[in-house]
Amino acid sequence: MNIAIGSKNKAKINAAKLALDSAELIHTLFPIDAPSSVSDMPFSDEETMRGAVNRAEYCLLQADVEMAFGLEGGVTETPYGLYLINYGALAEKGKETILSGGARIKLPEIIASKLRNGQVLGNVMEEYCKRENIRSKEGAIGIFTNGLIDRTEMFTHICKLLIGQRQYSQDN
Ligand SMILES: O=P(O)(O)OP(=O)(O)OP(=O)(O)OC[C@H]1O[C@@H](n2cnc3c(O)ncnc32)[C@H](O)[C@@H]1O
Ligand SMILES: [Mg+2]
Repeated sequence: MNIAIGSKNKAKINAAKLALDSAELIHTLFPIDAPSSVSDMPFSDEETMRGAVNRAEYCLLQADVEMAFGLEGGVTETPYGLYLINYGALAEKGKETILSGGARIKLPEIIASKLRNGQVLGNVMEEYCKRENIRSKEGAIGIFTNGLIDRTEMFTHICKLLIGQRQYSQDN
């Protein structure tokens, strides 16, 4: 099965691969630079969800694939602080797009205040860790969970939620 993933980010590509392998879905995965058509730093559940759906549906229109994943990170304000949030969408020809959320953690105030001032998390994390490309590696979630859950594992979980729901709806 030809499947697209709407990103060239290694953490996202690896996540889709791992989830498809664990579901024993034989596939060729095509990474596509799909626009999220939302802001660089989505600031609500709704905007982050829209980013995930837009990426997945863009891939279906642009590439000769049967289905496509869109994965999107963002943040949202809560009464308990600014939370890192993540969503994934699975679009398939002739079917309703499936959308699921993943793990969420509170960001430290030193990070949150920079985001409220308009910086994007990718840059803030590079500055904070004094290392490049955190977002393609362990991600903010990996840093702040001491490496126990990295960005790939977090997005793998979301991709499994999507594939599992697709299988359920096929069988029922
Ligand atoms: O190439 P793409 O697919 O766009 O991957 P990305 O790393 O930019 O990821 P998103 O666009 O989904 O994330 C939206 C913003 O949040 C940042 N971000 C989200 N999760 C992050 C994480 O775990 N670590 C570092 N930055 C993160 C990211 O840099 C963007 O500015
Ligand atoms: Mg991005």
